Amino acid sequence: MTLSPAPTETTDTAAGLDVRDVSVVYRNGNRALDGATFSVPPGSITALVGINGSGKSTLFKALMGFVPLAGGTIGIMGLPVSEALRRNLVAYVPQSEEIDWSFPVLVEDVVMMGRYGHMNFLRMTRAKDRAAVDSALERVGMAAYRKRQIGELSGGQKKRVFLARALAQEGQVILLDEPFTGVDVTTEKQIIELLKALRAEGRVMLVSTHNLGSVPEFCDRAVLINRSILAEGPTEQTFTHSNLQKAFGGVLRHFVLGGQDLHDDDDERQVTVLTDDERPFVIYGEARGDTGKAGAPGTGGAEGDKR
Ligand SMILES: Nc1ncnc2c1ncn2[C@@H]1O[C@H](COP(=O)(O)OP(=O)(O)OP(=O)(O)O)[C@@H](O)[C@H]1O
Repeated sequence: MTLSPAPTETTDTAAGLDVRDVSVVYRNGNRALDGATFSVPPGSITALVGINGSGKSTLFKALMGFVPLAGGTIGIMGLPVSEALRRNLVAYVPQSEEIDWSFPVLVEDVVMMGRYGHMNFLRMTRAKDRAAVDSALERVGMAAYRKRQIGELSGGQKKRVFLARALAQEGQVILLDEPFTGVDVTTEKQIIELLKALRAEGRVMLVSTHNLGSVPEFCDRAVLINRSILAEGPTEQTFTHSNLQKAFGGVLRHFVLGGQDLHDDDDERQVTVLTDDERPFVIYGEARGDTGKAGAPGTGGAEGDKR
């Protein structure tokens, strides 16, 4: 694991996350991030949205100090990445595919891993660590499963255990890489409620998701990415039809209902459904033929079924 080089880091205190002009180039020469700039204030949830390969995971890796920056600066709660990591400020909930589920480990041990940064090098658990694990498992509703092997759980239960690990860590910045993939609607709602509670506690959350329909429901802000940042800011200003078209191009499934398909009368308004294969984003009330203009704030009202 390579840490971000110190000279490119910043001590800006203005934002929870402050990413400025960040570029990441992999060893094979692939420039996965190119001059990415955005900020995320404390007490907010920001969606990170983009097509496969647009650099979302790379951005998380940069925030976790796993890849060096080819340029730019990252500030986390006003600290350079290395210092924020040393202080255990950043918790990461990885994509399921990144985890070896055959590794024999109990649920409670996974959550205890969140406490490692608070322990000394002998990793002696104290009452405080056990209490943090108990409370985190309770909070995600997984206390009854604590003695189960992690590999025996369902996809949604595994996600909740990794969320519990982030809670036990007491991270102030929580990075969630596609937390809704493979989870049912009930678990999705539980996760969203938990994220809202964490927001109320003043934490900073960055959530990568292909679940477009849920973004306006719980994210205050959105960052649309395709190697560089296409749009960033409050959801109602950034999560618009034209910006989504920009971010996804022809990749996004796009349905427009209007005319006799939707109305019995001569109502001109249309319903536009944009989907990246997970829960769709629904835009009401765009006039016919007006697809290029920023849409009304999405309601996320369509209860799209899980895959
Ligand atoms: N270790 C690596 N070495 C070289 N290139 C890589 C490496 N990891 C990722 N890439 C490339 O960098 C680009 C961004 O990948 P990244 O995994 O960040 O995308 P993503 O937005 O997270 O995609 P997804 O939605 O599929 O998870 C892609 O072109 C990918 O092929």
